[in-house]
Amino acid sequence: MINKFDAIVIGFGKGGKTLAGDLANRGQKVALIEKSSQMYGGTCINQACIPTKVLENQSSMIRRENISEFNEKATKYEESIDKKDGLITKLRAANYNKLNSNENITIFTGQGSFVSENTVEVKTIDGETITLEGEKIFINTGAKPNIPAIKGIENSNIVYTNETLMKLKKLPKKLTIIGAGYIGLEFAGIYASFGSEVTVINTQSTILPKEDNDDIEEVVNILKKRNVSFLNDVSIVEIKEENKSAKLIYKKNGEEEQIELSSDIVLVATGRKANTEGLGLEKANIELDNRGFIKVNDVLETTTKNIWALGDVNGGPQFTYISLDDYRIVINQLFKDKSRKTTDRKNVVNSLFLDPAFSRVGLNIKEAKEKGYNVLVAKMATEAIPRAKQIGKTDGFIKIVIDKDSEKVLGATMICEDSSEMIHLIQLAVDMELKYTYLRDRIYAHPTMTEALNDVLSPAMIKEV
Ligand SMILES: Cc1cc2nc3c(=O)[nH]c(=O)nc-3n(C[C@H](O)[C@H](O)[C@H](O)COP(=O)(O)OP(=O)(O)OC[C@H]3O[C@@H](n4cnc5c(N)ncnc54)[C@H](O)[C@@H]3O)c2cc1C
Ligand SMILES: NC(=O)c1ccc[n+]([C@@H]2O[C@H](COP(=O)([O-])OP(=O)(O)OC[C@H]3O[C@@H](n4cnc5c(N)ncnc54)[C@H](O)[C@@H]3O)[C@@H](O)[C@H]2O)c1
Repeated sequence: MINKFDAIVIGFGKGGKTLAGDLANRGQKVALIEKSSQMYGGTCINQACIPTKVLENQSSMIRRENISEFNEKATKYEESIDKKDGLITKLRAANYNKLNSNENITIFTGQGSFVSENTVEVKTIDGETITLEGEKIFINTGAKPNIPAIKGIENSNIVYTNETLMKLKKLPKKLTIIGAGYIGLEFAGIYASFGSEVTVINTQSTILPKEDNDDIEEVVNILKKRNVSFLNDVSIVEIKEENKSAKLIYKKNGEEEQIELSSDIVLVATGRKANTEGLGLEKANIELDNRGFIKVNDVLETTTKNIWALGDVNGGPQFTYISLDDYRIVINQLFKDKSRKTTDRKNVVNSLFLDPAFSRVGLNIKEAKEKGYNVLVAKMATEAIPRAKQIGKTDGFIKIVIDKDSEKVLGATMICEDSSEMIHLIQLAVDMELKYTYLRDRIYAHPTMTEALNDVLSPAMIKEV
């Protein structure tokens, strides 16, 4: 029997679940397919944003306790993993129940794959095969860790990804992290704060190569204070398991000498690739781009009519809020004025959740100069902010980039407590093309981190660069 639906959503990610709920509330019959009962709610809830931020918060509290015994830290780590698991179990159930209670939604738990341009087969976890027909099909299958071709990396007991590491209840004494991007740096901060000795292996000459030098230095300093070591400009030769621990063999700066680094385990954090395996895209004539992501146009249509791709799988920026915005674009195109496109996204905020977070919006100094602006920079150390002193979190700085000629705010970097919240105020200013004096002259509550905008934007703090 073929089950007919107005819409089929493959993948229970941010964009897909929000779209499924919205379509159902508009009276459409929706099939939502999720391959794992452990993944209702998607990657963000189960394996990514939420669990890492629970651990970031826990580890920061534990670091401040200045515990000297490793065993005590290891116990606290194990408790934190339990706490994280408790929360995501609740969120997963809440996500499932919310959509399952909608009479217009049927959730199928199993692997979805295309049979044709309008038909999808689900191999359920109970071993059944169910065939679904949909007028419209939305792919929201996310991404998975990209494992580089390094000798010894596959099928190893000592090599972990973000997914498997957060299941490990035993705190590693020594952790080697390959990759110095978002995952590598966030995990370095988390595990160093819990008490692991962390080394970040970076094949590039610096971490965060697109950022200004002072931003990079500050992030490195914050992590170095937690005894994180950085090995930049290395090429990895091999990973070996010896006596149940890891040995990473690398070369420095193209030199011939091979150096060995020992640790308990290795985390691989080298980007994420599209989750398209087993989707049968070829049966629906859906093409991939040259990076292996599903090819979409600026309104997220794939190369096949009536099939869309949302979230990480379409090769856009890999953030939960981008997947949510993909949902907005699809709804706008289907039911509203068709004005929304991926190309109209303005100044998207990013926050790297260290303690404190490193948050960015708009242009940094490097980018503003490359675009030909005469650049003014307003910069102030976090330790000068009363709120920061009061809570004892004084690392970092606030830096606002201004166009000298128009006095408009071009962007900001904030490395301080609450920066992941404050950055949205700057986002608004950049989006609205406000002059910096507008932010400077507002009345802000005291004592808050935001009130620093009164001071950082005062004449004494602004310099031409
Ligand atoms: C460690 C880590 C930390 C992160 N932290 C942040 C953060 O703090 N903030 C942020 O904004 N972003 C963060 N991200 C990125 C964010 O998690 C992703 O961008 C986001 O989850 C992508 O969501 P999505 O909508 O593309 O789909 P996903 O949430 O990835 O959902 C895809 C779903 O599809 C299912 N699926 C796959 N194939 C099939 C199939 N064939 N049939 C049925 N189901 C299938 C999967 O099981 C999964 O549940 C982080 C990522 C990682 C890895
Ligand atoms: N706070 C957040 O919003 C947050 C947190 C974590 C992850 N994320 C998202 O998840 C995505 C994936 O994170 P990520 O850290 O895996 O990717 P990334 O692209 O941020 O960083 C990848 C790192 O791996 C290195 N690398 C790539 N290929 C390599 C190879 N073959 N050998 C050695 N090193 C290699 C790169 O030089 C880089 O340092 C991020 O881009 C981001 O969009 C977001």
